[in-house]
Amino acid sequence: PPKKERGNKKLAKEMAMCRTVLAELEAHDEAWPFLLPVNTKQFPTYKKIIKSPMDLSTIKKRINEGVYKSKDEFTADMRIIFNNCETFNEDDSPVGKAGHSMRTLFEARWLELNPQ
Ligand SMILES: Cc1ncccc1N[C@@H](C)c1cnc2ccsc2c1
Repeated sequence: PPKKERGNKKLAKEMAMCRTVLAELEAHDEAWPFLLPVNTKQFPTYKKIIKSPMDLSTIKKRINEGVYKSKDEFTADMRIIFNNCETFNEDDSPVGKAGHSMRTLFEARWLELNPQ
């Protein structure tokens, strides 16, 4: 089949995998801090400190709207969530701890589905 068709099939498979991992993270007990964009009325300094806000609902929207051109763009947005969390939250805070465990869960699951 033509290159473009092959590429679209490859991307569709990659996005299906991204959807699977996203759904698993969303279902996790410690996902609550990351499900929706941080409310900047509740956390007024957040906008100033965090230059690229990201959350699981935004990633889901981007998958469904066809924004990602590769699985690497998906993983880059996922890692922004966890890096933002480390920037803003103390490691021993509830949100900080949730960020570390969710990052560990994500990276382990991603490796399972993407053996290097
Ligand atoms: C991931 C993150 N980073 C920095 C600030 C907030 C958040 N998450 C929000 C949902 C959040 C996190 N924690 C609480 C505690 C009471 S409301 C609320 C909302």
